Amino acid sequence: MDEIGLSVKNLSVYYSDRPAVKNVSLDFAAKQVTALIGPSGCGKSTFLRSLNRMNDLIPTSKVTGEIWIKEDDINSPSTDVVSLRQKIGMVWQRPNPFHKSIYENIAFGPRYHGVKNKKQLDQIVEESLTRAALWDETKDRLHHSALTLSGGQQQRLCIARSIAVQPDIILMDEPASALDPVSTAKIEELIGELKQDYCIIIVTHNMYQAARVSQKTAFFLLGELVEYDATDKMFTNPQKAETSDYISGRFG
Ligand SMILES: Nc1ncnc2c1ncn2[C@@H]1O[C@H](COP(=O)(O)OP(=O)(O)OP(=O)(O)O)[C@@H](O)[C@H]1O
Repeated sequence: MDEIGLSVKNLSVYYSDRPAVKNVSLDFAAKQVTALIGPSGCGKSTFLRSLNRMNDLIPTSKVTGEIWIKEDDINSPSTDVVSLRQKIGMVWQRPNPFHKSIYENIAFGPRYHGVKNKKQLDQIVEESLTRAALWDETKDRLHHSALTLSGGQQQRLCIARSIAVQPDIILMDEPASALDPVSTAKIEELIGELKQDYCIIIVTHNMYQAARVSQKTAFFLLGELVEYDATDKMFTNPQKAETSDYISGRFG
């Protein structure tokens, strides 16, 4: 059995008592990429957001069940949400850099978490940008606004920003859907590199992308987890008719 990065038990999420995620249990492997797929409205983003308590920000939403990261239950009232989001980073569909310099986008998180030493911050900035395959493109313009970067570069900056605080897990909600094919290929390549160190959970509408980047795939339908398996098995020999229909493009 692979090492577990995150364990979800009987998770349900409601909006004003209407269930959007229904009693989902699954273990995410550490150092692997898991793709969450399914038709629009099946609850993928809701499920993903609940993994680092982003759903707390939606007043009508209610979450039940357990999400374990090592010995900690994320949904426990005693969980410190700020340090939780340090352990579980998030990359959104549209790049959302801070309106600050490239350097400050990366340094912000570590500084917030207590790193004050300039040399140490410089090192974190360089390492994070290098890991996100962005150092060469930015090393001569670190103090320029992050908004001067292209969309694809901004998305890699957002990935670098999440890496800078040393997370265990990175959640990605369709991270390449707003990008051109070249930038998408760079993001996919980067995901392939990052999985050596992180548990990555990615929502994608793109079946080819799921097949290219992930080792495991979870298929959701109407808020339920229909099938969860190794990606190559899921795409060549799915066990459920609904999965087969979705993957072959018969609906969704
Ligand atoms: N903030 C919200 N308030 C109320 N209902 C919501 C909210 N966000 C999502 N929903 C509902 O929850 C269900 C699941 O939505 P969710 O966005 O999680 O699905 P999804 O599979 O990610 O869809 P998509 O692929 O289109 O992004 C849908 O019926 C949606 O209308």
